Amino acid sequence: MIPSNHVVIVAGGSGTRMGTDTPKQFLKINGKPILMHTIEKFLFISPQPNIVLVLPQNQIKIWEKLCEEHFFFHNIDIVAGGNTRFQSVKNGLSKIPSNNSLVAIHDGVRPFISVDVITRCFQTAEIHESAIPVIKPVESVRIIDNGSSKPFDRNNVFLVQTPQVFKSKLIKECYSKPEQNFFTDDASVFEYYGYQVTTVEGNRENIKITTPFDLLIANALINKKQNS
Ligand SMILES: Nc1ccn([C@@H]2O[C@H](COP(=O)(O)OP(=O)(O)OP(=O)(O)O)[C@@H](O)[C@H]2O)c(=O)n1
Ligand SMILES: C[C@](O)(CO)[C@H](O)COP(=O)(O)O
Repeated sequence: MIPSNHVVIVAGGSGTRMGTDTPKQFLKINGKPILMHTIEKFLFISPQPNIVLVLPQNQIKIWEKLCEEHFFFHNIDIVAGGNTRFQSVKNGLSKIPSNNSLVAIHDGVRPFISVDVITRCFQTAEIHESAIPVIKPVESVRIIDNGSSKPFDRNNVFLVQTPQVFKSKLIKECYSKPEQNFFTDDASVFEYYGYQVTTVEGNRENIKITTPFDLLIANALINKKQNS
């Protein structure tokens, strides 16, 4: 029997850069919390993955109230987050079996992930053991070298998104090892502990809502979708 796949949606952060009292994952776009828009994308994936949601411990009751208000009733396993994204992912992965299944790890604040990209990530990871979505920068790139900046060939640069999909037994093994302060995403953990990362094409609208400016973009994107 083929084991069912999983998604860990991390929404355990505090949104310092957004600077709002309400955690940014609960801010509304089009009248509904960002996090609900994100989760809904995974309800369209076939076969539907099991969903694990990571929230700050002190926000779990608030989320449950929001679910009642928005009649958002789905079979979702909720886990408390940690002080860093690494710790939150690790807590989420504790709910996933260590086997041949796939697990997608996705930021709760990326509601514009496309269903096509999620599917592509799962299909590629089935073959290559991992898949992460990336996009090419649309601007020129410079790097700092010895205190001064130098142009850098943008064809050699990708911007990395989520969901990042892995064989569950491999990523769980990596997350059982020590956290390093240079880990920025799950691919960096996977690679540091000896595995190869495969890239697939992401979608440009898949922004990570991080600052008030991103919220403006998110509102524009959702209105565009409604009018098209
Ligand atoms: N301890 C943490 C930190 C981050 N995240 C999640 O990881 C994703 C990407 O993180 P980021 O955008 O940095 O979110 P915050 O940590 O909330 O924001 P900031 O860094 O501005 O405080 C978000 O969905 C966030 O909720 C998490 O689950 N647990
Ligand atoms: C995981 C991530 O979204 C991939 O682009 C990104 O690395 C998260 O960065 P943050 O500084 O924790 O928001």
